[in-house]
Amino acid sequence: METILQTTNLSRQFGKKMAVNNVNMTIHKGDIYGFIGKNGAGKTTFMRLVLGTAFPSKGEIKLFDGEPFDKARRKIGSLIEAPGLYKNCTAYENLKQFSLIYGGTDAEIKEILFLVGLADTGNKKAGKFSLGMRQRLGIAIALLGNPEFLVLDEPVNGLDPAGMKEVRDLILKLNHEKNITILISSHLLDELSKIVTRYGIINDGMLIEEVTAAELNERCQHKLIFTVDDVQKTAAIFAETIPAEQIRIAGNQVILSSHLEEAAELNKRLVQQDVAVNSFWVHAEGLEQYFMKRIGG
Ligand SMILES: Nc1ncnc2c1ncn2[C@@H]1O[C@H](COP(=O)(O)OP(=O)(O)OP(=O)(O)O)[C@@H](O)[C@H]1O
Repeated sequence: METILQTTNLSRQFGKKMAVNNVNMTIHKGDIYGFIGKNGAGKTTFMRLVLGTAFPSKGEIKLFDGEPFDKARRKIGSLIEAPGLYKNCTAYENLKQFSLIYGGTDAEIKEILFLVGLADTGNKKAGKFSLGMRQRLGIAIALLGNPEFLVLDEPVNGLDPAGMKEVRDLILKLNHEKNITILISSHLLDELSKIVTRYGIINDGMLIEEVTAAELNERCQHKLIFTVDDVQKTAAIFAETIPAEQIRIAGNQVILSSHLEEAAELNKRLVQQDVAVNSFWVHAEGLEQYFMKRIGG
């Protein structure tokens, strides 16, 4: 599998502060990589290192399976914080201006405008755009030069639900239709979870976990918890109909990771066999909860 980005012990220090601390991150072609962390965790600094607008104190960055940096960086588009737009210019005029720096023919500009859903904004000036439209114009600028890898820093920050959906749909389209690999940072985990294929969780400069969306969903699965007087007997009763790997004992609780819909029936069986059930309930750990637990928040 082609590796788009691989960092080894990537670090950036400001005074005594390790803003990015020995980060080993791997992004494969086709990933929508969600970079999650609280404010100040080091996301922007990390992205700047990757883009070459900040320099590492230590460590290595490998792009596109080790292509030389000058060539590799031309294949990256980015939107870091709010896009610097020409407020008195239309979407087309903005792209025309930025194409002088990043390249892009007139035909390409028109295609990009269509792609980001700004083709019919006509004479409307960017200063009059909604925040969502401005973000999409920012992404449009990042798309000049046909990048294979997009780095987006908090692109949905401050957007209303409709604006978030517009940006989300655009990101999915770029990934699915244009095969663009995406690194996207956010502190809005629930929002990210709608599009992300892999996550990297950063806390205090350190990448504390890389996990696929499927693994994370598995970990955040709902559980059925019974608090009983005899956990061994309860587990044995459950084992008659439930695979052993889905039954776990923790203290005075027996925890099931499946058969949640049979809660009442299972309770009845326990009571019939003289187990005292103090309580049973379904516990659902949300992505936000998982994230907060991992970063000790
Ligand atoms: N140029 C700088 N000089 C000194 N400290 C800096 C500089 N840039 C970032 N930092 C510090 O490094 C840490 C990481 O900041 P960074 O902006 O990368 O975090 P972040 O996760 O992107 O947060 P946010 O979501 O608030 O942008 C913070 O403590 C920040 O104060």
